[in-house]
Amino acid sequence: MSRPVRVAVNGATGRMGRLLVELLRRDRRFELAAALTAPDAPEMGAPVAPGSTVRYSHDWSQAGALDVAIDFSSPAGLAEALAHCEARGVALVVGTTGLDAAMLRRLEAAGRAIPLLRSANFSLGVAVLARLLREAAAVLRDWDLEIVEAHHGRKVDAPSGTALLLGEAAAAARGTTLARAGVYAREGQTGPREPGAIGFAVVRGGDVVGEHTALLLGQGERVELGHRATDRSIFARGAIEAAHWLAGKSAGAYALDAMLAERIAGG
Ligand SMILES: NC(=O)C1=CN([C@@H]2O[C@H](COP(=O)(O)OP(=O)(O)OC[C@H]3O[C@@H](n4cnc5c(N)ncnc54)[C@H](OP(=O)(O)O)[C@@H]3O)[C@@H](O)[C@H]2O)C=CC1
Ligand SMILES: O=C(O)C1=N[C@H](C(=O)O)C[C@H](O)C1
Repeated sequence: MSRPVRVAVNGATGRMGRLLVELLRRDRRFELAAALTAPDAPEMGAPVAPGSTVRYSHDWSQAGALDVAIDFSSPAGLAEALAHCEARGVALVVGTTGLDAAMLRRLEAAGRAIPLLRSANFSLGVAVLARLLREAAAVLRDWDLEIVEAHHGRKVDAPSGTALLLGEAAAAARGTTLARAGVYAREGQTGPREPGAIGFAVVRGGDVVGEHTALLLGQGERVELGHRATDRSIFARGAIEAAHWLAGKSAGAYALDAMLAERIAGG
């Protein structure tokens, strides 16, 4: 695209949204066209930065012509972003997690009508971790697998989208699914561990940005594969690269891995 990519941020007053707005305003490849918030956001109507003509709004109809939208909001916020993008043929990058099966099906369908890229984690490190875990889970097929994640105390969904992404990757490598193998809670007289189970454990507190460890537990040995995010701008930068890559593509459900593979190949 020879002109700047016109982009909207949904969830613009949130932790991720604020970072995205700040980074996009400084990025000459983009023109920040709209900053969408929750309907009752106190910032409503205020400029996104002193002197900016872009104001926080909940009105998608005022967003103007867009090339791409980036959503880091809530499941309800995503539903609104998706409706707008489908109606106007706008590409959509989805970072929001905690999505139910119905929304995942909606996104799958939307990926046939608009360019859509969803990832529960836009960091390069987690993309590599998922690849390593796929290999380890397949080779160490009979070892017990547990995924432990930790996040700040304000996170509202659990397990994290990343933990589920890692679990799905490992399950697929073992020829199963999380629907069959996932164990999300243990309490009381649980009985022994189910062979083949993929267990999840969740820590919440403080200002933890995001930590994920996959434990492959064998007899007499173990493998630990982990990732620790210390700055959430890594997610924002990854989502911005994805938005730039996605804008102008034909309709389809794209994976972050495909973008990374293309970049590695020099595309
Ligand atoms: N894929 C990735 O790499 C990453 C994903 N995430 C995910 O992104 C999402 C946002 O995270 P984070 O920024 O930390 O959360 P925040 O709660 O800080 O931000 C979410 C923002 O969305 C707003 N919002 C809620 N409903 C709507 C709506 N209907 N329309 C527009 N905006 C709305 C919220 O407003 P209000 O507070 O008023 O409800 C809030 O300002 C989470 O699901 C998180 O798990 C986070 C980091 C990385
Ligand atoms: O809510 C967060 O903060 C994060 N959410 C994502 C998730 O659910 O995996 C990604 C990252 O870990 C931060």
